[in-house]
Amino acid sequence: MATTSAPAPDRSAVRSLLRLWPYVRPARARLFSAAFVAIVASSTGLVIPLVLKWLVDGPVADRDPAGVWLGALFLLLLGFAEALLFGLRRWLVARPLAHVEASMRADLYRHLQRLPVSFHDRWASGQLLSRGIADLGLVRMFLAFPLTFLLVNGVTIVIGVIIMLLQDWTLGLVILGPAVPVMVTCVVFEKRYAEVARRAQDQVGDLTTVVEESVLGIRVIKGFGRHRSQARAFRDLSGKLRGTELRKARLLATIWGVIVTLPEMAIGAALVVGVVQVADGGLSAGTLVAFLSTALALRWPVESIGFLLAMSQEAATATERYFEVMDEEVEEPGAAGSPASLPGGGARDSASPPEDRAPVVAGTSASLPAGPARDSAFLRENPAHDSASLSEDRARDSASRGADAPARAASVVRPPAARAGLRFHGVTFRYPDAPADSPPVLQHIDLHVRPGESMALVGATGSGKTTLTALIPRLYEVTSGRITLDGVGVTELSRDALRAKVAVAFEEPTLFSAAVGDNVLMGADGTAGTAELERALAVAQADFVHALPQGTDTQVGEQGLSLSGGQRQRLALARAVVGRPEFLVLDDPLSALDVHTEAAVEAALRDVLADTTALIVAHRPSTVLLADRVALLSGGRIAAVGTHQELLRTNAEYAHLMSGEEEGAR
Ligand SMILES: Nc1ncnc2c1ncn2[C@@H]1O[C@H](COP(=O)(O)OP(=O)(O)OP(=O)(O)O)[C@@H](O)[C@H]1O
Repeated sequence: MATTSAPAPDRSAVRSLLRLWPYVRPARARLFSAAFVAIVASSTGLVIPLVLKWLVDGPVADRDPAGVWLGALFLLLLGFAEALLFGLRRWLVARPLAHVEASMRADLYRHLQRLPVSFHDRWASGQLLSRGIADLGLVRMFLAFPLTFLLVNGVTIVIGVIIMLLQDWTLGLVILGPAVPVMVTCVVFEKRYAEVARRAQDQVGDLTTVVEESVLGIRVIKGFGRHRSQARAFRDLSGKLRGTELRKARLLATIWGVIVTLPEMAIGAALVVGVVQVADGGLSAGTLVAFLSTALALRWPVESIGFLLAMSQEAATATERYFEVMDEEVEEPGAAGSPASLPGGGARDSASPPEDRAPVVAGTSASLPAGPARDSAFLRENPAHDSASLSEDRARDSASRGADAPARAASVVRPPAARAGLRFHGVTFRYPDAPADSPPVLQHIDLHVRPGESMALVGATGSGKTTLTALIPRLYEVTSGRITLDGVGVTELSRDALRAKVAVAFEEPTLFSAAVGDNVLMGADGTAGTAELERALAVAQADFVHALPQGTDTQVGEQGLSLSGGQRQRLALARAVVGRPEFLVLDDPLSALDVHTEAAVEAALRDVLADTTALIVAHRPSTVLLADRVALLSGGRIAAVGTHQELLRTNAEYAHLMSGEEEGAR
């Protein structure tokens, strides 16, 4: 997880900020115009002391009321022009900067969708959220204020100092006296502030993670009465963040103190020296007024440097944090093989970019050539299971369990020889973040699921079943070996083609904040409609959807929390089968269902499975019996393959696993 301990790369703030250029480029014309307008506005302010000098030495000294009125009018116009120009600057930058922030956020989101699952395993979601929201807000603020005003104030200070030196160079030198100590303080401050700003922003990420976990896990927290410990964890982290923010405030106070005090002392000294010079007759009163007015006009540009530097530093850290994610390598798209060129591959939605697709974990699926065999398989589905047909199903199931599985396998219409099914060739896998000396989760897996065959994958908890299924849609890359679909390596297929061929349903079903129907149709191409939706809902026995307030248009809440676990599982299953996938990977998809619903789903699934090559992770004999054969995963290897009955007879571990389940081992 990326947490507060994330190492900050040793990069200067300027170099970090320069990385924003590609995003700022389109807005450069407006930004430069805005900076120019601000410099003109600021310089207009510097003309005011010169008008004052003319007023004091001219009309005021000559007691000329008309001249005084003219001077006052001049001053008013200058003030008005200055305000107008600053307003224009704001108008110039507001829209393009909002666009910069939006496009950076869109890029981040797109990138996150394309990053491999192993990245998401490593990174806390709160860290990603804080980078996408708080950090990008800081970047926008930097582009709106410090970027322009560091330049504008710098130019204003230079022009002001030149004006003061031209008025009276000795007084000018007095004013310039604190410049060196102020600059040294700024350099020291920048370094220290960078460290603290980074720490604070990382801590915001950690805090976001805790809040997010608390909201998502509210049932567990309440169920186990963990609200106190959770509140303590939150308090500790927010206490840490508060400490860091206070340290930032102390640093800011120090630099602010130096930046304000030294120039003020210099102005005081210049006032004393100036008054003495006026008394000696070496300087006109108007020049002294103009000089002091210029010095006072420069107070804000000088004083603001402290917080402008602080904001810039925070923006540099935010940019660093943003690019830490953006620099992570995305999944390569796979071979360029077009979906259409693949055996049986659907050309689903191939024009749209992969990131616009449903996330693969949602169970994407395929548009298969709608051949007559496939259609008839789906037409055989019985969408309405009343209680009578349910008991019939169950009676048929119990009769068919075990003994007639091979017969059922034989009755499956064998697909053409060109299809070679799903094959693991000597596959070894170790999680990317696993310690180097730990044994691989999977070792030398050789497994063949024949075309049209359903194979159950059975193994003890933690034996690697989920891991093995995740390798097929390339959620993780195999460490060595090869996986082929109909003879074509999964790495040789483009990701689009792969995801068009394989549909996945996981044990923990994720639903998105959308209508129920949309959640299911995510698994199909854009052309799937009500008929496909109804068929998939029937297969998954998800008819409860029609009883929801708005039927398939009912919105399900965040992660589908308003539905029961079994209902969510059935929707995830419907999503997996809605696109009539060629290869179906089901990770214990019926675990949350009651026996009646499970039996009904199994009966309906059989029709789908008869025509699909499927790998089904199973813990219960009832799920195993959906399959033609069973593979036993043990110690990271395939220990045995056979029918349920064969393995029950010949493999003690398998017999133990199956009997243990009935005792509710899971
Ligand atoms: N993202 C990950 N990073 C590192 N190790 C992991 C990761 N996910 C799982 N593991 C480890 O891999 C092993 C296999 O896990 P996996 O989830 O595949 O088992 P499983 O057989 O599906 O278990 P279950 O039946 O409980 O679902 C476990 O030891 C687990 O700790």
